[in-house]
Amino acid sequence: MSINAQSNVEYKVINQQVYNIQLMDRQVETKIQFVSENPNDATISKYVALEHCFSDQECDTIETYFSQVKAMTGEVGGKSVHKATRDSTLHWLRLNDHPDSVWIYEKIMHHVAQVNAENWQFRLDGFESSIQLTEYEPGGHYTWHQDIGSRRSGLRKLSVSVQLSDPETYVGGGLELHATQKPVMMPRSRGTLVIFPSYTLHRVTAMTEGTRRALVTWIGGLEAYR
Ligand SMILES: O=C(O)CCC(=O)C(=O)O
Ligand SMILES: [Fe+2]
Repeated sequence: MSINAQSNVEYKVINQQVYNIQLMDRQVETKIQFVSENPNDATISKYVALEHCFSDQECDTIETYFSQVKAMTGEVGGKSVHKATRDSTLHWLRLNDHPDSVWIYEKIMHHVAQVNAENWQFRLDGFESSIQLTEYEPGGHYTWHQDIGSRRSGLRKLSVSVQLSDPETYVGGGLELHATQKPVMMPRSRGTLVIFPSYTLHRVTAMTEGTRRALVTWIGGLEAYR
């Protein structure tokens, strides 16, 4: 399946002027141009949440991997654990080790390709890493952050989170996105797939009771962000 979408958003240059600008060591000629408003702007979302995207049975199946895959304590920026920033346990669901999990990768890519084509038209090449299964216990959280960092995480363009736990079984542990003026809590219902650009500030609020399980992954591109 091709996941590259051709942008259907067209902007026009409506005002262009040439300026001479003096820099420290030289004079440069630069063009400053303004682009038109585009009616399609209204359709660009900050995030997309698809409730009931994964069925209860599919969530049950994904949850069985938590006991099959070795757990690590959540890392940040691929490095040492900083519990004040992130306190969760993670399991990398690698396709090589679990080829029967390919349907999860396919299902995620199917929805990401569709949602990307409808909203952002980012140039995507594939998964930036394996799927990550994350578990938060009381006290667990992940403070405000962006998913783009240096090295390979700089290739991330879209972040994906799937709510695996029944919302009745835990308290706290909400995924919040700060994409507009105010943080917005994502739907908590089991099987919800949330997709957002990886530059979006987000967090997981502190857990106070129970266990929250989520599936997290990133779709990226080999080229710069566009
Ligand atoms: O648990 C989640 O839903 C999101 C976790 C997260 O933000 C991350 O792993 O980068
Ligand atoms: Fe994140």
